[in-house]
Amino acid sequence: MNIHGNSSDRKIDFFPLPYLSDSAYSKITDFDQNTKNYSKIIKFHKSRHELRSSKVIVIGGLGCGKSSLVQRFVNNCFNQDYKSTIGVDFEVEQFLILNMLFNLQIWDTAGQERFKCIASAYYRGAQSIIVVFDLNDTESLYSSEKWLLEALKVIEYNQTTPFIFLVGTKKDILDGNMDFIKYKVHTDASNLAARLNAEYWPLSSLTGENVENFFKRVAALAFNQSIKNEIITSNTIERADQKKIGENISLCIEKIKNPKQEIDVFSVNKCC
Ligand SMILES: Nc1nc2c(ncn2[C@@H]2O[C@H](COP(=O)(O)OP(=O)(O)OP(=O)(O)O)[C@@H](O)[C@H]2O)c(=O)[nH]1
Repeated sequence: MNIHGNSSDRKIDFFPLPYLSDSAYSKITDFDQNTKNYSKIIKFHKSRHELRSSKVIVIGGLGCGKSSLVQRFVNNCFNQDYKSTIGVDFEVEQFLILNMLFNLQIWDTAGQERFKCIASAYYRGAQSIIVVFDLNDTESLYSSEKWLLEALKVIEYNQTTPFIFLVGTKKDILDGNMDFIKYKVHTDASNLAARLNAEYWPLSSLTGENVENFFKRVAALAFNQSIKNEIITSNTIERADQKKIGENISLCIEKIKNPKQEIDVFSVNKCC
């Protein structure tokens, strides 16, 4: 397994903004205050070395540009030749977010029907879903909904629902069209994104337009949510521990109150 990314290139100190301000998560434009506080405290804590990671799946129809998108981001390259993905490909990209290392596991799945079964086995546990379509192929936009619904059926998520991104590729080709065509495509896509509760991103893997910003936003949203979950879990454990200590103390007090029980100082200290 290769871990890509020079964490200084992938350093995120400020929250990357959405492409459109009316998208599903457009309200999230900064890290939670708790996340910021946590990142400051964690510097002095042993858990700063913990490897935090998040799973992202990239789904969508045949040849719509999934692998090209991942390769542009991970290796900063673009291949004009089409080589269909067989099953799934897997990449790990490392970020430094608020001075904490954070890995994005990117699962690039096959668009071919015959591999659907294999690919969907890897959907489980994804925190983010990237649904890819070709901006120049209306059919691929409308099949995005089907891809998403199938993935949501398979994913088993525990604490929070996954972040969903509707990504239109090959923007370089669309940009060569008349304005009214571009307007229609972007309007249709952003309407569908709104209906699917997704964030819309048009981009080009050929030119690289919007690719870096898009993945940084995916990483920042996943990181923010992961830290929020971590805080909730650690608070729950702490409360449970405090409850246990509290129960022991009241047990001791009960024993002391009960004159029939002989309790020496040592046993009181031990159970408390
Ligand atoms: N002009 C242009 N071509 C692109 C872009 N993205 C992908 N392509 C081309 O589209 C074709 C298919 O791209 P892939 O990335 O292999 O598509 P895919 O979705 O991974 O395909 P499957 O694995 O078969 O599902 C290739 O020939 C790419 O070079 C883009 O942004 N602009």
